[in-house]
Amino acid sequence: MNTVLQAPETTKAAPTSGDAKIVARDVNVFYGEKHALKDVSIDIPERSVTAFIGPSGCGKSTFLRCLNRMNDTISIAKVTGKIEINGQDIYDPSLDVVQLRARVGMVFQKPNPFPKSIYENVAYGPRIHGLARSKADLDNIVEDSLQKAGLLKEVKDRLQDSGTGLSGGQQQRLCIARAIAVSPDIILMDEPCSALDPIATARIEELIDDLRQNFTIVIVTHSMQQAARVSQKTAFFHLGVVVEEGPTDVIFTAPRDKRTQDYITGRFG
Ligand SMILES: Nc1ncnc2c1ncn2[C@@H]1O[C@H](COP(=O)(O)OP(=O)(O)OP(=O)(O)O)[C@@H](O)[C@H]1O
Repeated sequence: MNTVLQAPETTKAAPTSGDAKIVARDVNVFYGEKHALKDVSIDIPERSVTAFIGPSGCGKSTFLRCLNRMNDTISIAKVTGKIEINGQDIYDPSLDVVQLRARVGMVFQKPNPFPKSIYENVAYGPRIHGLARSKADLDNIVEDSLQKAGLLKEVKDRLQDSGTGLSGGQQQRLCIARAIAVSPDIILMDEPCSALDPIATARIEELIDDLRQNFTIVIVTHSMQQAARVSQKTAFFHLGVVVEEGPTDVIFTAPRDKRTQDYITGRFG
């Protein structure tokens, strides 16, 4: 083993960071007896794309789900440590989880539009959160969200058609529009392109690059090329720890840890 390249077990982030939107400290997740995440500490910068990479089962999705408390829905999951968004502890018992999930939207691996019209898919969230004062207001939110998700041109003449009738890539952009419609600060994306062809993937990647002007984006991806193309910061997970994190160009060109080096050069994973 090359000891020169061997870094400590976890690379700790500094205690606070000025431009961090999300600050996580010593986050541990247990699924029953299984210790899936170990002392994860990371700062996630605002209005930028952060990518989580690493081999299958290393805890990327588990950590992503900590950021909007989706692990609360898994009865055997226990989360410890601290996660702050805009300086607010999101595990504070008084926090409204429904509001949190509106502020921290999520896009999943497989596009999952509701079996309703394109319009209703986007209008649903703003309606239940009381974000529109009138039908015209709601129409504007729907149109604006579809525009930001790069889908408006393709669907503006068929807003009443079913969302499930769109192509896979269009469905994923519809899911992004649905997330945007409730005005989140943060969008979490769990392998958003894994079910898409290369052309649809390229469109989503362009969209992610546009969206970072207005949103903080965290993306889990199996594709190192995708992480390199879309993100400004990358964290490499391995066996439940964050081995290394930093600017994406540094992680891909000059990783400090041998495990990161081995992973990005395709020696494992
Ligand atoms: N609901 C669950 N119940 C029990 N164990 C789980 C659950 N979800 C994840 N795990 C376990 O936690 C560990 C981390 O899983 P996680 O899905 O976070 O990894 P990942 O890095 O996102 O993997 P992949 O890249 O394959 O999606 C794995 O060992 C997994 O089996």
